[in-house]
Amino acid sequence: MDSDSSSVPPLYVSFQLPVIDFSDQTLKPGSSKWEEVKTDVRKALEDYGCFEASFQKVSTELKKSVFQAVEELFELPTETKQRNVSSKPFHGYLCHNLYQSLGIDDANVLEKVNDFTQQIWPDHGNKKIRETIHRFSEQLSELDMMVRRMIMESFGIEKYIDEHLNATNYLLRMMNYTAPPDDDDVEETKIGLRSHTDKNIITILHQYQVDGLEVETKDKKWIKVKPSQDSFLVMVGDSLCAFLNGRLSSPYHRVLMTEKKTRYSTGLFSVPKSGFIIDSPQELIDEEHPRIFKPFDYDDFLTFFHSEAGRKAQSSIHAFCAL
Ligand SMILES: O=C(O)CCC(=O)C(=O)O
Ligand SMILES: [Fe+2]
Repeated sequence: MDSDSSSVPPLYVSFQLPVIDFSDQTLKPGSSKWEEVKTDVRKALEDYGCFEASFQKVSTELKKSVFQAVEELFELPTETKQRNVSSKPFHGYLCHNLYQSLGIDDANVLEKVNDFTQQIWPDHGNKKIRETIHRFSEQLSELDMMVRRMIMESFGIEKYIDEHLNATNYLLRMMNYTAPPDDDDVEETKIGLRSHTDKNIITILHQYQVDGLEVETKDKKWIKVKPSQDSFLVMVGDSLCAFLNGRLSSPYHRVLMTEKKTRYSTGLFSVPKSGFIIDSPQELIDEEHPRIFKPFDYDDFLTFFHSEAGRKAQSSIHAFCAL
């Protein structure tokens, strides 16, 4: 990690997050490759709460088609995008300052993606975009499942894996960030998305061509994430942190629009199903690691997060359910 020798502490460090390859054909639970990758995942998440994943299963062509679809969607009139509504708060179309996003609940389920494309294009439903988004979400959800399986195995809590994998949905968010005003060099006007931690289990981000994502390290330095075109950023969310009794932390991250170009990104979020109680297993609680969080329902956590008290809290997961 580089450090600046001048008296003013550097705002950024020049650094590359760990890159972990998930493309090996022999990467199956129990194989030696699996054990090797699992060790790297655990280490990277302990150090940074995130890592870069190379995952060839999602082909370059598919990623290209996804971003063509994303571009096409954001070119639609605002009234059309506003038809993207969800029964869950903040899961539909959102728009503030430079940021806009569209959301699809259960994006790995074809009928659900169909509901979305029907909302947007009621007369034809756009088969091509529906299939592209569905295939992408379905393939990427495999990466989420592998990572979660590895994390739980590495903490010796494999008996909860199936229950956990069955208790989550996949939300796909497609994001568009408008280029900041030309003549302005004030950082505030370049903020695409303010510093936050994700509330869900695991997030898998992909930025297409235009950078901007930044992650904060434990010693409060910002890293500019510059993944290759082929890789994804895998990140711990607050719900996973709480489930693991704080053994892994969810990193703060933000989007800063330093390039004068429209930025597109996608995020696949594993989200606990309504009614599923997130509760740290006994195996992770002992004298050295007393219980930190009360068991909670994710929907209640989200409601709190969107309340005034939740928005004001330095860490909403701690404010909501720390003991
Ligand atoms: O656009 C990005 O790269 C980041 C998006 C993000 O952090 C979020 O949606 O929670
Ligand atoms: Fe985020």
